[in-house]
Amino acid sequence: MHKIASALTIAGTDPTGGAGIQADLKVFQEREVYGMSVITSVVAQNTEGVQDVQHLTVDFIEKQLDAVLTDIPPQAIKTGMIATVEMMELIAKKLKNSTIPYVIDPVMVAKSGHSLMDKTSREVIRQTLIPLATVVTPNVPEAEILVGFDIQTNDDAEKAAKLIVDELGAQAAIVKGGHLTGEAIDVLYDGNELYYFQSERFNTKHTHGTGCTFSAAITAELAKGKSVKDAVELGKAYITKAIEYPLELGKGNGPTNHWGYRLEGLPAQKEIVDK
Ligand SMILES: Nc1ncnc2c1ncn2[C@@H]1O[C@H](COP(=O)(O)OP(=O)(O)OP(=O)(O)O)[C@@H](O)[C@H]1O
Ligand SMILES: Cc1ncc(COP(=O)(O)O)c(N)n1
Repeated sequence: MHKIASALTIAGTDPTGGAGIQADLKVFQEREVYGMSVITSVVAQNTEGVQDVQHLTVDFIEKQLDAVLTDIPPQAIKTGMIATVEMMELIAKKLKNSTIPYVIDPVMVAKSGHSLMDKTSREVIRQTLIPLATVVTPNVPEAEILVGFDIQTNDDAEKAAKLIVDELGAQAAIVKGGHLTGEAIDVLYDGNELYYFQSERFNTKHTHGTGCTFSAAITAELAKGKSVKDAVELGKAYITKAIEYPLELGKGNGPTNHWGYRLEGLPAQKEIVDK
């Protein structure tokens, strides 16, 4: 029998497949974990922006969660778009006593500028979900909301990552540098050490769903038993190649390329090849 780790994404949808649940499942498949999904909100969106959103009821989200968790317990879980306080409270209740690695991508605003989380929820996520996280993956605007100060430099990103761990209670936090200038530098704090993950910044408009892709790749590696640092290293390699080799799809900000990394491999795979 073929044994495989499984991972669950709890998030909103993107019918054009670039962000949310659809992006996450593509990453899980590519990284060879069995992908499962619980939908929180159905989003009418494409590479040009968000047209409309319908939230599922908390009752129905709970039914989906129970269907998965009582049948195929995942080895790692990620949450993306969790729009309302009631949804956050439900997920907190379900994951409170869990030991399953849990990645939070605190999706607040889509790249197109459309809000994907209501204002009260931005406060509540700090108290309900962040303390349960194995790793939180905010971009700069999201990290600024979580920590309450401006982030312009790597020093600011370090301070923010530390605050999310030391004061908000996550086990680790990585503040992503996609919204800054210069090299694309992400700063990870795992409660002990700070690590920098750096890549060239590619001059491309095809960055729809980069955060979803990155956090799903980290989740897939955690499901396979990797440490947070190793999972982030592989996740960074995956997202870098997914941005470097764009697919040129859509009229707006196109999706990431989930086959990009196959052109050059990921660090761990290169090591295996070298041996
Ligand atoms: N132009 C770029 N070139 C290289 N790496 C990039 C670029 N833009 C973003 N990244 C990297 O992509 C990852 C995701 O970061 P980003 O800040 O874009 O997330 P995000 O804003 O949450 O994404 P999204 O909201 O689109 O899902 C990080 O590792 C970041 O460094
Ligand atoms: C369902 C869902 N989740 C997350 C994002 C963020 O991605 P982006 O900021 O690239 O639009 C999105 N657009 N839709």
